[in-house]
Amino acid sequence: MRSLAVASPLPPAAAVRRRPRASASGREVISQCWKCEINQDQPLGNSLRIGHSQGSLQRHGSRNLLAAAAAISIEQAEVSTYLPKGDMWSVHKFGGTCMGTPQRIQNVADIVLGDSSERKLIIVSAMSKVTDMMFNLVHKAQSRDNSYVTALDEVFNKHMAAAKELLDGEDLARFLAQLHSDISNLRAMLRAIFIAGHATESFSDFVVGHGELWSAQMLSYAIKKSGVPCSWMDTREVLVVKPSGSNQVDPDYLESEKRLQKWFSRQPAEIIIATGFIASTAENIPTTLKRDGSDFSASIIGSLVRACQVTIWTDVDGVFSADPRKVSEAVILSTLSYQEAWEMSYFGANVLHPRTIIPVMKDNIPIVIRNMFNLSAPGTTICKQPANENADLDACVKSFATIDKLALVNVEGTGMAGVPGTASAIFSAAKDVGANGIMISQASSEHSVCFAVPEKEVAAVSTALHVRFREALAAGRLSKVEVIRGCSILAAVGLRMASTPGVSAILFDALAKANINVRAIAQGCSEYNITVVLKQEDCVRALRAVHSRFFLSKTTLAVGIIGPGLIGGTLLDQLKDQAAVLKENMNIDLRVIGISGSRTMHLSDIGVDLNQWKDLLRKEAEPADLDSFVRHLSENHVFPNKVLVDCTADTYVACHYYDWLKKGIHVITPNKKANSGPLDRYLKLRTLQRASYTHYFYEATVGAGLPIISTLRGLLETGDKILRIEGIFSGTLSYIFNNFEGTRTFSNVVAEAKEAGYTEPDPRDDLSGTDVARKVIILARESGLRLELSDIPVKSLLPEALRSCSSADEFMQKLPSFDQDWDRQRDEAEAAGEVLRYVGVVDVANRKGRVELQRYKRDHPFAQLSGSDNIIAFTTSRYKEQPLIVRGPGAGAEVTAGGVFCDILRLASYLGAPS
Ligand SMILES: NC(=O)c1ccc[n+]([C@@H]2O[C@H](COP(=O)([O-])OP(=O)(O)OC[C@H]3O[C@@H](n4cnc5c(N)ncnc54)[C@H](O)[C@@H]3O)[C@@H](O)[C@H]2O)c1
Ligand SMILES: N[C@@H](CCO)C(=O)O
Ligand code: NA
Repeated sequence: MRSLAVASPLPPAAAVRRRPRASASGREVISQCWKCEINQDQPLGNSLRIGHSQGSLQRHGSRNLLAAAAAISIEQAEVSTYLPKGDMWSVHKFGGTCMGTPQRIQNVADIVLGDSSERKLIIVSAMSKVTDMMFNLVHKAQSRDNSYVTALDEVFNKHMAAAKELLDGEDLARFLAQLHSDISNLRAMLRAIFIAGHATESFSDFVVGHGELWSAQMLSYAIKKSGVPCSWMDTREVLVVKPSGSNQVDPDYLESEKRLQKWFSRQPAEIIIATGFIASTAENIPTTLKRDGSDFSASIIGSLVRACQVTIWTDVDGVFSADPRKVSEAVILSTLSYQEAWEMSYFGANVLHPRTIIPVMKDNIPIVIRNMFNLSAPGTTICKQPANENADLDACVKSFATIDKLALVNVEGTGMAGVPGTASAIFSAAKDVGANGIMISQASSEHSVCFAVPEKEVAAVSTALHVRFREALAAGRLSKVEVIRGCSILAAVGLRMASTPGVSAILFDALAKANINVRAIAQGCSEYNITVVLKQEDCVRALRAVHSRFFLSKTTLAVGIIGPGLIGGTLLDQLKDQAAVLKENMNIDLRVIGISGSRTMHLSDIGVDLNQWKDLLRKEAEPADLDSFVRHLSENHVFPNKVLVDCTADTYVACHYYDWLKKGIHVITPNKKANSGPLDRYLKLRTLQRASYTHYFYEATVGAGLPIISTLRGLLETGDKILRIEGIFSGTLSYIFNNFEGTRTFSNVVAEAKEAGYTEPDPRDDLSGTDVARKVIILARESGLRLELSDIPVKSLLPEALRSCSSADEFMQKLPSFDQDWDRQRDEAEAAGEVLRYVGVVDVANRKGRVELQRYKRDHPFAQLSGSDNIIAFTTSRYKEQPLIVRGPGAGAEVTAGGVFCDILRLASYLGAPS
C-alpha cells in the first residue's frame, strides 16, 4: 500500500467552498437512486419508500422488471435548465484504488474541492475489490451456491464500515438506509438467480453496478460534509449505449446528451459525482461499459459536457516510456498525442483503454493521467499532437511496449503470388477459430504471409489452416503452414516517426548491436508504430537496448572478468574508481556481473559491489566453472550488451572466444594466446568478428596500453602499406636490459621486473622470447601475413639447463647461477660502445618475422629507452623516410589495465555511447 501522507499543492477544501444550491424542484435531492428516492423532507428508517418488494421482483419478467426499474427515476418533466457546456467543466475519474478506503475517499473529496473549475463532474469506480465481490455474488447464486448470502453480507459490512468512518449524522443514516435497501433488493435478485440457476447478462450487470452506486454516494456525502453542494448521478439514467460485438459497447451520444440535459435540468449542481462503468441500453436495461470500464465513462461524459480537461487519477505518476518493471531508466512522458496513447494502450502499456481516447479526441479535450498518491507529479497529458517540442531524431520514439506469449504463424508457398483471396482465406480461417491476429506481415513477393497470435490460440489456428489449405499443401501450391512459438512483440511508438528518415535504422541498429535476431517486422503506412517480433527470451534485453538508445539513458554493458590477477584486479579497481564518472559524463553504465578466478567465482545479477570484490570472491563465491560463468552472462536477460574480459594467460580460456562471440558476447583481452595460437583458429575468429556485430578487441596484447594495434589498424584501413614493423616489444626485457648496467646482477634485475608486474605470470615466457614472438605474430597477422608461431626464429635467453624447471619459482631460484654468462655478454657489448637490446621484427615486405638479441650503438633510439619502455617503429609507404614511432611503458599493471579499460569504452562507443 502506498502512503497517503502527501502534501497537496491544491488549495485546501475550505478555500473553494461554494454556495449551497437548491435543486430544480426546490428541495435538495440527496439521493437519486435506482428504485427509491430519498428526500430530505422524508422521514428516515422504516417508512422509506422502497420501489420493489422481494415478491414483486420475483413476479415480474426479468427484462421488463429491469427496464421498469431503470426508468423509474427518469421523470418526463420538461427540460427547464440548459446544460452548460465547455470550459467551465472539468471531469475527473477516480478508479477503485483511489476509492479503496474511507481515508482515500476523503482524499478524493479534497482533490475535487481543490479543483477551482466552475463545474466539476466526477466519475468514480467501485471501492477496490468490490466489483470482483459483486461478480462473485452472481457467480455463486447461479451455481446455486448458498454462500452468496454471506458474501452479500460481506459487501454490506464493507460499505457500512467505510461509511461509518467517513460520514456521520444524517448523511450516514441516509446512506445506510439506502445501502440497506439496496442490499435487500440484491438479496431478492440473487435469490431469483439462485432459483433460476442462471443470470442473464443484464441481471448480472444490474448486480455488479452497485459498487459504483455506493461509492458515488459516499463521495458525494463526503463532499457535502464540507458545505459544498453536490449531487450524485446514477449514470444509467444518462448514459445510453448499444452493444457492438465482443464485449464492447458503443455510446449513443445524441440520446445520452438529451438525457444528460434532462437530468441536469432537475439537478443543476456545480459538482456532480457520477457512477463509472454502468450505463443502460436505449430500452433502459442496465448494462455496463464492459471491458472499457470507468475511464471510458469519464471520456464519454467529458465529451458530452465538452469539458476543458478529463483527469484520470490513478496510482502511477503518469505514462512511462517503457514498462518500469523491465526498464529501470524508464521516464514519465509529459505529453503524448492521442494516437500515441492509443498505439501504446494496444500494446499492453497500462495507459488507458484505447477506446477511452476516442470520445475526447474528436473535441480535442486533453486527458491527464495523474497520481492521486503523489500530487506533486504533474502527470502525463494526452492531447492533440503538441507543438514541435523537440525536433531531435531520438525524440521521435515516444515509448516502447511489449507483448509476450505470442506465436508466429507462417504460411508459405509459391502458389500465393498473384492469387487474390489467399489472405482472406488465411484470416477467415483464423477468425473461425476466434483467433486475433496481433500483427501481420507479407513481403511484396507474396511468397509468405506471417502473423502473430496469442500462443494459446495458435494450435487451433494451425489446425484450421491445415484443413483450409489441405489441397493447396498437397498440390504443392503452398509449401508449409509453420508455427513458431515463444515469441514476443516489441513496438516503438511515436507520431513523429512519420516522415522522419532514420528512426527505424536506429532501432534496428540497437537490436543488432545487442545481437538480437528480428523474426518479423510490421510498420503500417501511418508510421506511428514499428513492430518487431523476436524470441520471448530476448524481449527484455531488446527493450532495454532500444530504450537506452532512444532515451539518452545509459549504454549499459554487463561485464564478466576472468582472471582477477594483477591486470584483472587492477582493471576492477579502475572500473570501481571511474564508474560514476562514466555514468555521469558519458552515459555509460558498466556493471561487472561476474568475476572468475581459477578457483572461485562470484556472480551477481545486477552488478558486483566493486568496493569489496576481493572479499566477495573469497567469502561469497562458488567453485569456478567457466561454462556456468559464461552461462550466467549469456542468460542474463536484463542487460542488452555483454562482454567477457579475459585477463588470464590461459590458452584454454582463449579457445572459447569463438563460441562466446557466436553467442553475441563481446570479447576483450590482453591475453595473447588466441591471436598467436594456431593460424586456422585465428582466421576463423577474425572472420566471425568481421561478419557479426559482436566485437573482439585486444589492444593490450601488444605494447600493453600503448596504441599499437589501433595505430596499425588506422594505417591499414586508410590504405597505407606496411613494409616493416620493428621494435622492442617486451616490457620485461626492455626493463632488464635498460637496468642491467653493471650495478646489479642479471638475475636481480629479472626479479625486479617480476616484482614490478612486467613479466608474464611465468617469466620464462619473457626470457624465452616466446612473449615477443607472440607479439610479432599478432602484428604480422594484423598486417595480413599468414604465419604460425613456429615460423618465427627466436633467440631464447633461457639457459638450456633451466628450460626443464618445473615451476617459475624454481626457475627464479636457479637463475643466479647464470649471472656470470650475462656479465660477459654485457661487458663485450660495452667495450664496443654498444648495448644489448632484445628486438622483434615483422618484415612484411618479405613475409617473415624474427626475434633476436641485438647490439645497438649508444646513440641508437633503441638504446635510449628507460624503465619498461616499448618502442615500435612502423615503416610504411607513407612513413618511409622516417618511421612512425610509438614509445612508452609497454608493461605494468596500471598501463595494461588502462589499455583493457580503453577497449571496454571503445566497445561502449561502438554500441552507441556518446563519443
Ligand atoms: N603484466 C603485464 O604487464 C601485461 C601486459 C600486457 C598483457 N598482459 C597479459 O595479461 C594477462 C594477465 O597477466 P597478469 O600479469 O595479470 O597475470 P596474473 O598471473 O597476475 O593473473 C592471471 C590470473 O588469471 C587467473 N587464471 C588463470 N587461469 C584461469 C582460468 N582458467 N580461469 C580463471 N582464472 C584464471 C590466475 O589465477 C590469475 O589470478 C596475461 O595474458 C598477460 O600476457 C600482461
Ligand atoms: N610480459 C609482457 C607484458 C606485456 O605484454 C612484457 O613484459 O612485455
Ligand atoms: Na597496445
